[in-house]
Amino acid sequence: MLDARWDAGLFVSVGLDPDWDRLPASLRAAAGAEPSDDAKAGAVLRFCTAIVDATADLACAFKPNAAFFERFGAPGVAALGAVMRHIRAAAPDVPVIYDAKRGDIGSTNAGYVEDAFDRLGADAITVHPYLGAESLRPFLDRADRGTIVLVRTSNPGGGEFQDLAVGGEPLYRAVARRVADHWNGNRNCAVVVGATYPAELAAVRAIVGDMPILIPGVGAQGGDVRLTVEAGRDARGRGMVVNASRGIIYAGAGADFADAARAETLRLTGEIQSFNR
Ligand SMILES: O=C(O)c1cc(=O)[nH]c(=O)n1[C@@H]1O[C@H](COP(=O)(O)O)[C@@H](O)[C@H]1O
Repeated sequence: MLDARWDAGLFVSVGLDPDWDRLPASLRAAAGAEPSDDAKAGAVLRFCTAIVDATADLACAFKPNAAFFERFGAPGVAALGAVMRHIRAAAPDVPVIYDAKRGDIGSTNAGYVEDAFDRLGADAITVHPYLGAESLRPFLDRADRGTIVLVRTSNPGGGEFQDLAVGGEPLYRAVARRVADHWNGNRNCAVVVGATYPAELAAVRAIVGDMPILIPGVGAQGGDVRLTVEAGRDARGRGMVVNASRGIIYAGAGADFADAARAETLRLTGEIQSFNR
């Protein structure tokens, strides 16, 4: 699925991180003066479906983040399922990355796999590498779905462990090497590197070859788009899934929020294309 998006020059992952406090006033008002979790989840669903409809032809991927739905309990989880089904119906060619950052012992991961791939129908999921490949088998063995491994995260404190020297190189590089050399037997792995660390992104690209890299951190976190593209593209100018969440979904605060999200997705896509020559 990603190859077709890259063929079309599309590199932007539209991050669905719907924060109740930042939803357009019109949607919040419709949920009532003291909205229940049910009403909030309903507004979040309307918000996300409008964003999906407005960006379906431009998105390289959609990336709903579990936290923004689970905070509303059962209604939020139901809204997440409805968002996933809506993406499938409205944008069947756009891969869905379920950003849940899972990772536990193997038997527990089997439950996460069932939830993410079979119940929610996600095409890929983000996972932690900390418990090792043996624990991640339930994900890695699903050759029909993607496993996206955190390698060098975008947050300011990400280096606390990820930069520690391990066998003569930083841990994040050792993780990237393990994923590329040992975990990718089914050719279904990708890695995450933050746009806020372009030098590390270049180092990871050199290790993983043409493996897809999910690159969050442009927009609200301040990652530089030119440096991201120069460091993140593969030898053929592909391989990048550049995520922006707040920068796209809150591009407009009014009733025209979906049009604003589309305009920002288009603008970011053009910016990436302009540096990818
Ligand atoms: O796995 C991720 O997607 C992720 C990894 C990382 O290192 N940094 C990071 O910001 N993310 C996610 O990417 C999104 C970034 O959102 P914005 O900063 O609003 O664009 C959030 O959903 C984060 O949870």
